[in-house]
Amino acid sequence: MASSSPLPSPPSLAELLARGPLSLFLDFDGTLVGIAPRPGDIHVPDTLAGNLHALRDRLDGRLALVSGRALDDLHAHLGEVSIARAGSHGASRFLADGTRLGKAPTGLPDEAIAELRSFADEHGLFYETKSHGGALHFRGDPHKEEATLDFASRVASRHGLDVTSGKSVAELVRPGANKGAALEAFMAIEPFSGSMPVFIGDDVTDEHGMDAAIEFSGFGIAVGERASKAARYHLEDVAAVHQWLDL
Ligand SMILES: O=P(O)(O)OC[C@H]1O[C@H](O[C@H]2O[C@H](CO)[C@@H](O)[C@H](O)[C@H]2O)[C@H](O)[C@@H](O)[C@@H]1O
Repeated sequence: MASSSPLPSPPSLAELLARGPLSLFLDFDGTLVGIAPRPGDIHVPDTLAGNLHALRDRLDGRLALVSGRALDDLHAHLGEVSIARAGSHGASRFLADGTRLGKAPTGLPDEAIAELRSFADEHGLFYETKSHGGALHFRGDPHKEEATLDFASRVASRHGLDVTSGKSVAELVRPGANKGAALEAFMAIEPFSGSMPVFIGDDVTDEHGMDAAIEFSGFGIAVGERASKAARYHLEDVAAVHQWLDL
């Protein structure tokens, strides 16, 4: 099958590990698990958490999950993990042992949540309640993309928030919540510091993580059909990611 990207495949993980200490930062939806019609519909293989713990050990702890999902949601799907992780687009960060890294993020103002909910009701969209954000999903009605992004921008500017747009979703977050900031926070501490970071992701929100990896002399690997500006390499789909990671 022809590749959907002009980017080459990455060197094998074994080859990269032979060059020196390596950290892996992994996105979740679209990278470790396939995209589903709704956030709650994803299929998470029973073996995924165990295999990620084995990967953590292979990397001497230098593995972090960096998701747009809130961490309680991630745990509900994956189970509790003893792996460094950042949820809510990188805003809420924990070390593998469960210690919080940095400050706890705050949720959205009630008024902004009410506005998002009422837009979703009015337009028949799915509103995802999140601990540190709020997401309007238009996967069920792609024609609503422009109106949704426009509405999200207006609510964001009224309340001093940022909009992150991903795959069929517009989400409001507190300013500064992005995956690049999470990678920087992990790279400042053991066991990540001094290693070469590799960020793997499929969505536009992962570009921040890849840009940050480049700042630390690492690189990004884009997954799937979306054209990435920041990535150096490409993997075709979730199955190819699992194969590359030996999951
Ligand atoms: O950064 P990620 O871990 O990839 O999370 C990004 C968003 O993932 C979820 O939404 C996406 O996946 C859903 C399930 O496949 C899909 O229905 C939706 O269209 C996608 O946008 C999650 O619901 C969001 O909260 C995350 O921000």
